[in-house]
This record gives sequence, structure tokens and C-alpha cells, in this order.
Amino acid sequence: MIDVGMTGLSVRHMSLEYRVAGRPPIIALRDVSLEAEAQEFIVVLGASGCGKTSLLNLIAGFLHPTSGEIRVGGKPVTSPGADRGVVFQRNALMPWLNVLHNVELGLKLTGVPRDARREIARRNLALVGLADFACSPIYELSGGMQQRVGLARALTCDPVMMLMDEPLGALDEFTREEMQVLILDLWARSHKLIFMITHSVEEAVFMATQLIVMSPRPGRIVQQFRLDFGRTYLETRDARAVKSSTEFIEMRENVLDIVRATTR
Ligand SMILES: Nc1ncnc2c1ncn2[C@@H]1O[C@H](COP(=O)(O)OP(=O)(O)OP(=O)(O)O)[C@@H](O)[C@H]1O
Repeated sequence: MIDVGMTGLSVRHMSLEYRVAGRPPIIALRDVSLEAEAQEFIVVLGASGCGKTSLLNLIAGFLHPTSGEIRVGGKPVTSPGADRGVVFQRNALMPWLNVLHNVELGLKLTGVPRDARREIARRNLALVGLADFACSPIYELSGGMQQRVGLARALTCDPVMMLMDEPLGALDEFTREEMQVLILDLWARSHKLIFMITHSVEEAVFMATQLIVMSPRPGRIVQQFRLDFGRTYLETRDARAVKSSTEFIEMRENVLDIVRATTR
């Protein structure tokens, strides 16, 4: 049997309390455990305040757990690292740098020579369909294009894992579906482990190989599903057919009922 703790993501009995002076501690996460192999697509769904972003920030190394352990590729997470690329809902792109310079910034900071980092940045821009926009200023790009720049930037250090906090939350419905299939293609081509947060049940069911439903107060995992609608899309290239199939609709309604029940 593969020990996923050595290849993918392993979160074991993790809890997180926020301590605010003069107030009782907030238990954001209690006894959360999850295991995923390298190349899985994990999607986390749950009502507001159930600890999704806290969980992502712990895996990214931005926060430390109160108890429990996280391993990525077998290594304990103790701080942020180049093995984990992060994509935010609204990417913190540098408006005074052009697209190429934004994408290569992480490599520049780690001392990669100019020609090498330009080549990597251009390759990643091509992967997200922005090869012709390398010299464009950020403010000329649409929201969807800015998210593509964020994706290309997160890929530049060739991380083991991509962490995405509602990456498509600010996009209109059509751009959102375009980006869903772009991310599925990137995932299939790059063989990376993805951990994504969304508020959209349909998006979660469409993209996840492992769907995690969380519940608030305190944040914990209430249900996990193994799914393959994203893989079906990659074989058939027809997102609408996948999303309108009976199996998909049944699963979407089932997950929706579970999420609704967590808020009662
Ligand atoms: N820095 C902080 N200090 C104190 N409490 C916090 C802090 N960050 C988050 N919390 C609390 O921890 C709980 C989990 O928050 P978190 O942002 O992780 O949830 P979420 O599921 O990502 O929510 P949303 O879907 O609204 O983004 C909430 O009750 C929140 O108020």
C-alpha cells in the first residue's frame, strides 16, 4: 500500500484555536484528518466560517496548528515553502510590473538567473493561454486573465502542491466555467496535487477527485466523497454534458443537502 504521507498530503488530528486577548479561544478546526495521494484534486466545501481558509493557511505554512501534524510529500510543514504554490481569490499581483515580471518574481527572489526564469515564466504563461500577453500591464487584463497570471505565478517554482482559496469566486459564470476546464487541464498535464476551496457545490462536484464537506463550530470534516466527473470531462471534453448528466445532478443535490444540514 502507498503511504500517502510520503507522496501527497497527510493531515493528522489537527486542531486550531485562535486566541484573542480578553476573549475565549475560537476553535476554528477540531481533529481534522485527511490523506491524499500526489496528483489528487481535493476540493473543500462548507458554510462560511467552517475553517476552510484556516485549513489552507495551515497547509501553506502561514499558520501553525494548536495540535496535530501536516506533511506534504513526506515532509512536515513548519513554514511556507516553494513546494506549495498559493493562488488567492483576488491575486496579489504587482500592478507596477507587467505580466511576465509578475510571473517570474518568485524565481527572481530565489536567485534564478534572468534567462532561465524568463523561459520558465513564458512556458507557464503559455500553459494558461497568455503567451501573447507577457508584456501587458496588469490593469489591462480582465479578472479571468488576472487569475491565469496568478496560476502561472504559482506554477513557476514547480511546486508539489497548488493551494487555491476560491480562485474563481470573483468571476462571472461563463469565465468561471472556462477557468474550471483550464485548471482541470493544467492539473492533468502538470500532475500536481491540488487543494481548492470553493463555495460552489457544482464546481466542487465537477472538479474534485476527493470532495471534503466541512461543518462549522467547531470546523470539522463531516463527509468525504471520491469522484471522477473531472476525469470524465478530460476524456470527453464536454463540460455541459458532464454537468447535465443524471449522475452529476444526483451527486450535486446530495452534496447540497449535506452542506445545508451543516448550517441548521
Ligand atoms: N485571525 C483570526 N482571529 C480570530 N478568529 C479567526 C481568525 N481567522 C478566522 N477566525 C475564525 O475562525 C473561524 C474559521 O474561519 P475561516 O476563515 O477559516 O472559515 P472559512 O470557512 O474559510 O470562511 P469563509 O467561507 O467565510 O471564507 C471563523 O469562526 C472565523 O471567525
